[in-house]
Amino acid sequence: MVVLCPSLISAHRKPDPASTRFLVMSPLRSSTSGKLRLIVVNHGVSEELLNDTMKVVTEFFEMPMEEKASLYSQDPNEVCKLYTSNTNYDTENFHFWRDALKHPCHPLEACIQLWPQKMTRYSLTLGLPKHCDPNLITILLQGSADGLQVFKDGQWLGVGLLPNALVVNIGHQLQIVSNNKLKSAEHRVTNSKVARNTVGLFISSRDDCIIQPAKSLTSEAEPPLYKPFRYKDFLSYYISMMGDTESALQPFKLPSNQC
Ligand SMILES: O=C(O)CCC(=O)C(=O)O
Ligand SMILES: [Fe+2]
Repeated sequence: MVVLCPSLISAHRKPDPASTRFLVMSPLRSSTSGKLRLIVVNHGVSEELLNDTMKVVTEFFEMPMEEKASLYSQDPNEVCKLYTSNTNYDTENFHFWRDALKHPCHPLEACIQLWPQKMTRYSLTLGLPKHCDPNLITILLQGSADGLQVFKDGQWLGVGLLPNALVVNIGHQLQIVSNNKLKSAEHRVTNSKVARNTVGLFISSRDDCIIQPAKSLTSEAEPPLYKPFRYKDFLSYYISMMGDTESALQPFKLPSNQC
């Protein structure tokens, strides 16, 4: 267990020793590979807000199919959409048992206009193949059904459910910016017998941002391992690679990093 400096997680609040935040890291941390999966408890987000968030999401997926149909799209460029399986439905070899609602959050005033307004009833999620997230950091609020697993030391480990905890995933973008000091976490969701809901906050740069290893993290001894590239170019390639973690990064690596 590692204490997370309050100023890192909540820059706008005064540090309060009584509410020191903890990152529960073991047993999901590998000191050799640099891969981390963080589970944040005592994060300062109220239990009421977490419960309300999960309730709204559950209500959305419980709506009748006809109500949700207007939001359905498999267009990779659609920003606010309901989709099934992965983002490559037409070309993927297998379909996964999963419905996903994706919507942007920033800037809030503009994005909120795109969000679905109507909530009532209908079910299911489940089943996501192994992948790393392409973005910077993903914060997951898991519902009451287990299933999320992380690949560590050659085996899949269940992340488990901790009440009111948030799971924090490192994505490819952070691996690149940290020049491989942090590694994106390979994860998947196994099938389960019950409907399963997760709320994911995918934090990433804007599409037109140039992504490259941070200058402060490179030196002559530790040269950059990735070329500078536009995030949207990486994202299109990532989508076309259908979750193949290593291949997705390959064209963006510099020659010294080809292994
Ligand atoms: O359902 C989950 O817990 C994880 C979802 C996930 O990994 C993703 O959407 O990228
Ligand atoms: Fe993911």
